[in-house]
Amino acid sequence: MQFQEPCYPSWAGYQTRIYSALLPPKLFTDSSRWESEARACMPSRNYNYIYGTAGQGRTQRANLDAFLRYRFIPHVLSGATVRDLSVTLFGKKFPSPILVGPIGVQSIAHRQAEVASARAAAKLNVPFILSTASSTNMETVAEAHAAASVSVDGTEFTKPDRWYQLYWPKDDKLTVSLLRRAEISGFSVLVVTLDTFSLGFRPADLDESYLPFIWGEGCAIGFNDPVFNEKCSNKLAGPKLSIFQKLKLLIEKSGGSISLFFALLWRHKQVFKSLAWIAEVYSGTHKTWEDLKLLRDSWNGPIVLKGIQSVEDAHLAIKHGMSGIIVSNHGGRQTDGAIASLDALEKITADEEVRQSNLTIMFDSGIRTGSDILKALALGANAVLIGRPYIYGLALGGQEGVEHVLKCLLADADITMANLGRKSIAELDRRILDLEIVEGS
Ligand SMILES: Cc1cc2nc3c(=O)[nH]c(=O)nc-3n(C[C@H](O)[C@H](O)[C@H](O)COP(=O)(O)O)c2cc1C
Repeated sequence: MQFQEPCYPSWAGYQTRIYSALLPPKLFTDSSRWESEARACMPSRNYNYIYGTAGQGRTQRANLDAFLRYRFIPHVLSGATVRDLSVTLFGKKFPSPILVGPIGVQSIAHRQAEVASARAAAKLNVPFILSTASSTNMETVAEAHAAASVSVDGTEFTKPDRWYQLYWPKDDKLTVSLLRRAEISGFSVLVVTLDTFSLGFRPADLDESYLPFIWGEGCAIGFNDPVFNEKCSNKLAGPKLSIFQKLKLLIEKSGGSISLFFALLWRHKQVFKSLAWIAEVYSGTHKTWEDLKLLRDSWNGPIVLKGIQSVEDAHLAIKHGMSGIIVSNHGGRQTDGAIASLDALEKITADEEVRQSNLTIMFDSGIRTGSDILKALALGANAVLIGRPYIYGLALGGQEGVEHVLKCLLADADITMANLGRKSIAELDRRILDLEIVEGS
């Protein structure tokens, strides 16, 4: 049997390489296996934090089920031997339509955390979005990303791009400080997450009383911020407690466990600093549309709002001069009972005012396969963010694991395009979807 690799970048070539190795790959190629394997390889509370959802997981299930309601209508004899999966976002051309989504606290999946996933993204020239809740300092990730080797060549493509995702602090000075650092570190697009001012009610974490941030995990960007550190040292931030109040709090927190009491006592400085950081970025203080002015005044590049789920909010994003939106419900981690993100996408992209605008529309929440990527693009997304699957890859194999997941998703998407008879992303539209399929089919 002879395998032929079509012209580069051929994402389908990953399938060819796996078959021609004549040995099973180190990691599975089925995304549901990534989840189960990752579960087996990490402490249960870490896995629960990643897999977990708000409430009873209804929105998370709706996210996944929504993809089943759309089915493709393949076309034949269209000569789709070579496919072009490239997209252009904010004037830059990328070889594929995916982004590595912002996911915090990656140290609970792998010790190399964001450095590993940033390198993997750079290698495949997939834009990398760094979370404010990163376990690794922003400047370290930027350095690793900039120095990573790139395996996708092609002069038409931009250099690997990194974007910064903001959890919007209460304090404006701190916000400006984070944006300044991101700009200096070469992050080109600002993604502002708007659905997490109040952390969702997440039983899997609550039942273990586990929030990684309390232990300083996912606080690296804050702990290295000069404005935040000054606030802490001036005791302007965080709980203002006397030594007795602190001891009382530690006794309460340790719930009668002597070992936990001493663990808390040992790390109490960090715990109180963590609480101060939590009070800034998951403050329960919800901003308004008018507050976007601060971000517009403090950021030179495109601004993208993440967490948009309604046509009305898409209109407001346009009105407030935003460059893009990410239709996302945070993977069902915030509002249980909310509509599936794919259904929100369908409504937003069908709207006439949105269609007439220059708004760049990206999508996440529920992408698990190559065909999921194509369905979201056919419904009008310009690109999609990969979430949990790459974190499972990270847990299983560090940078190599993330690369494997991204390559599998892209090979699957490329091959599915071929079998649908489509040669470029521009040829994906609602006509390749059977929109008549109804619930329960
Ligand atoms: C463990 C975990 C941490 C996350 N952290 C962040 C974050 O720091 N910032 C953010 O905007 N979204 C965060 N998200 C949401 C993702 O960016 C994305 O919206 C979500 O994972 C998409 O759902 P899916 O993974 O089911 O596809 C997180 C998601 C998970 C699973």
